[in-house]
Formats: sequence, C-alpha cells, structure tokens
Amino acid sequence: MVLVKLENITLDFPVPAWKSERRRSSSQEKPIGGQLSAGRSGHTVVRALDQLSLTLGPGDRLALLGHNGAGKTTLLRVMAKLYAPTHGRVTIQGRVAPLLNLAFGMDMDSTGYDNIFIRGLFLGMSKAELRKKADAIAEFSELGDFLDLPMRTYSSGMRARLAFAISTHVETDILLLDEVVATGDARFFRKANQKLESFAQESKLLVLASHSNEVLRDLCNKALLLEHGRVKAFGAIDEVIETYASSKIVNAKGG
Ligand SMILES: Nc1ncnc2c1ncn2[C@@H]1O[C@H](COP(=O)(O)OP(=O)(O)OP(=O)(O)O)[C@@H](O)[C@H]1O
Repeated sequence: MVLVKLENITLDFPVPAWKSERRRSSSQEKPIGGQLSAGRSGHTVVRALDQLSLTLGPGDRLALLGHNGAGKTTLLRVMAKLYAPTHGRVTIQGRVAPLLNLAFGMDMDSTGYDNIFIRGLFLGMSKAELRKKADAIAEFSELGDFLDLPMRTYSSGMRARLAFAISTHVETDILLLDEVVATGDARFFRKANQKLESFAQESKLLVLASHSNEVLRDLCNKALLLEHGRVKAFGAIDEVIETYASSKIVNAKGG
C-alpha cells in the first residue's frame, strides 16, 4: 500500500531573537513567502504551511505550484519527515526517496565511487543492492576516472550529476523531487529529464515542485497550488496550471 496522508498540517518557523520594527502591511498582497506574524515574545514567526490536508495514493503524480516562498519545499520536507509539523498529522506508507538536496548524505572527503555507497545507504538501499547497481550509477554519471578522486575536487555540476545518478537508481514507492532537473550541462540536463520521466513512470507516487509548467505537465497528472502556505487549488494538472496563470498572484506587479 502506498499512501501519503496529511491532516490539517500547520508548520511555523519561529525566528528567535529577531524582532522587526518594520511595518509589514503590504507583504501579504505581494507574491512572496509564508505568513509573517509576531510570536509570543515579540519575535518573528513565519507560517510556511497553514491547515493543509491532502491524501495521495498509487498512481498519483502531484505537481506543487506556487510563488517563491509559497511552501513547496517545506511541504516536501514534511512528506520526507525531515520537518515535523507544528500541528497536524502525517501518515506515510511505502518507501520514500527524497531528491530534495543533491548534496545530502554525501561525504566531500570520500571519492565519488565511495559516495555511491554512502548516499545509497543513506537513501535506504542495501549493500547488496548497491553492489549490483554501482556500475550503472557510475556509468550514468559519466564521471569516468574522476570517480576515484575526492568529491571536494568536483565542480558543482559534477557533484549534481553523481547525486542525481544515485538518487534516481533507488527502488522506491514514493519519489519526492524539488526542482532538481536543472542539473549539469545541456546534454546531461536532457538525459536527466529522460531518466526522471522513466523513474516517475515506475514510481508509484510522485510529488514534484517546479516553476516549469512544461516539466510539471510532462511528469504529473494532478496539481496543488499553494499561496502563502495555504491550498489555493487542487485538481487536474491542466486546470490548476490555468488557475495559477490567471491568479492575481501571478499577475501582481512588483515594486
Ligand atoms: N529554516 C527556515 N527558517 C525560517 N523560515 C523559513 C525556513 N525555511 C523556509 N522558511 C520560510 O517558509 C516559507 C516557505 O518556504 P519554502 O522554501 O517552502 O518555499 P517554496 O515554495 O519552496 O519557495 P521557492 O519557489 O522560492 O523555492 C518562506 O516564507 C520561507 O521564508
């Protein structure tokens, strides 16, 4: 059984020892961030998610849409159980592969090849599984002899290639992705996109945050539109993209 069930999730980030005297009257009309308020002792609190409920099952491929700071990454982190919500209940059934931070679970002083095992174990793969897949991962990364050098010597694109190769070779029930497709150079980007598509087809449940409607349409069948941490729309991907495109948030003028 594959299930992601969120019941009435609220997540607050207190920002201790940070009292702002500035008036914040206009920020909520502008398409940026969660909801700002003053905490009990006067410090700032950012409400990143506000009373969010959602149930996903097998075959659901959910796109997360919304302005900068709307709560997409925070929601993915709640699903990955990296963040505990301030209120509400999270139920996850199935193996989860979060592809949220490409450097997560990597050791910069170890070689690229060793990092296949380090990050693979971190993502829940067994040693036997990793031994079987290490060559395929190494080949996909196209890092060749560089795999024998410590990762700290890699360029950021080379690091991203390796992290991407490892994460997309994990057998998983639930795949959580955060705007990682813009990885490496143009040729690797195309290859990464193809891999993501086939990975998304195989995985039983996908949640993907991106600002690219094209990527979201390719990979997802449903969408959730967030605005200042609240659910603004939920439904078929084309309808929600349309709602977002015509919303005042998208059409709001900056300044
Ligand atoms: N560690 C933190 N401490 C305080 N506030 C945070 C923290 N992480 C996120 N936030 C706030 O939570 C809100 C939601 O941020 P989040 O990263 O989830 O947005 P997002 O929709 O992924 O944005 P983007 O599209 O810009 O990546 C923002 O207002 C942000 O300032």
